Amino acid sequence: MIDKVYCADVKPELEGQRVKLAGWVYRKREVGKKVFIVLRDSSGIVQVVFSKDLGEDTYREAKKLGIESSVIIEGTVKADPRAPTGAEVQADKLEVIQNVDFFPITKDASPEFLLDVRHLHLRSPKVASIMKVKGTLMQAAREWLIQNGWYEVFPPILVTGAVEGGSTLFKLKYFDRYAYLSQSAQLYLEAAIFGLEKVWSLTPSFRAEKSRTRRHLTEFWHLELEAAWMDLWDIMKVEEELVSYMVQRTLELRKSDIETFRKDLTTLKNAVPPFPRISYDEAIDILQSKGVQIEWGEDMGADEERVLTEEFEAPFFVYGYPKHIKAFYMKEDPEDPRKVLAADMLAPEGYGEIIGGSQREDDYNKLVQRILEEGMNPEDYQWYLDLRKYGSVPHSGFGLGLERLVAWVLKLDHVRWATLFPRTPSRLYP
Ligand SMILES: NC(=O)C[C@H]([NH3+])C(=O)NS(=O)(=O)OC[C@H]1O[C@@H](n2cnc3c(N)ncnc32)[C@H](O)[C@@H]1O
Ligand SMILES: [Mg+2]
Repeated sequence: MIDKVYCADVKPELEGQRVKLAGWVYRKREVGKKVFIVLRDSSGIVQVVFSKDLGEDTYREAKKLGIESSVIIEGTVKADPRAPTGAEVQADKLEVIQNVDFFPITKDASPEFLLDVRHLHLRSPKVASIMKVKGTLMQAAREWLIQNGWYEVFPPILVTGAVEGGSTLFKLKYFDRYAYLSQSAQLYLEAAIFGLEKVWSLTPSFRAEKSRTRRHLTEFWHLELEAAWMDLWDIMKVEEELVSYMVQRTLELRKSDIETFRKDLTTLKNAVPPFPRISYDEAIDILQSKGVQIEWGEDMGADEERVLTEEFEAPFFVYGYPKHIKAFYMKEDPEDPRKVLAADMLAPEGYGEIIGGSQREDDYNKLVQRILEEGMNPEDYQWYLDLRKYGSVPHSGFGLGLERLVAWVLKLDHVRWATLFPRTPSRLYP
């Protein structure tokens, strides 16, 4: 590994010190007998100046550099308030690893083109910031989960049944039969709680969703928790504590990256327990009072949720959905058989659902009945039904879409920007 310093470490207080940098040419301009390079590495940028009087050959080499050329540079730090970061490096040594004559990404590149060359776009400082924030959100999640006694488990991705409806399954050949790509690890986490009680997993989940919205991917990263002995209200408290910790910790560690995308941090700072809670009934009343055409019993889509989020300045819960619009595994509300003990967490500012969760049906016969009601075959879920035969317990869980959380935290206009290589109905390459 090259013994180098990072661009972000070149600060005015290093004035006069000799440094070695390795990175890529991010910007370049020539002024008089000087070449100004903005060098980029994983930490950020720094200005590097090549002047004739510090070496004719080096100056001539620098003049030939193209955008995204990979270089190793040595020179002396000089504090300069005119430099983008308040200091620059006056270079006297340049090793060109690979000169780039033409880099295909230009300032006016369209979103679709940037996705076509996603493998090259990943290197941009803004995309790097998104990935750092995403990684820090998960670092925070892990911190909280470990501190609070949750066990990480590693569920299968090749499965034999639907969790969230058969219409969004990806089917694939599996030797002499068929398998599906997992829509959610939930059912396997439910099996794990009988030994570990509180479990979590981060897995890719797959949905053959044809809906081309700004919040749907066909492959997304899914943070899921499942806990024995917890009811819906317990798991909602877990959700708000976890999300609050993730957001506040990421604000603490990645504030400058977040501020690259949003100046107003109010809603993020508001993400502290208790999050507001409204019932589905109240949500319908609010939407109808705002002129939205929606009747009790109908599902809320992205548009309805967007309107609903206008009422809040923090993430909030909607609980108590009608049974017929929710999944087979959700426990019927003992106080109202039309409803299930389910709650979604919605992010403000129009982002809507980031978490889907519920208390699970823990009665064997009722679960069989729900499976039949949904037109599914109980034989396909025999192993899952066994969990209700051998020491069944009340239990609850939820799934958080990581890209959706990132999209809200950074106010992205589409979840596709929150993942390394987005997968949508029309995009499978690169
Ligand atoms: N363990 C559980 O209880 C999870 C449960 N089986 C489940 O999958 N619920 S969910 O379908 O609402 O999906 C959970 C979250 O997963 C995200 N999600 C769900 N579908 C998508 C798509 N297509 N793209 C991106 N993100 C998605 C979104 O934030 C949802 O709130
Ligand atoms: Mg959902």
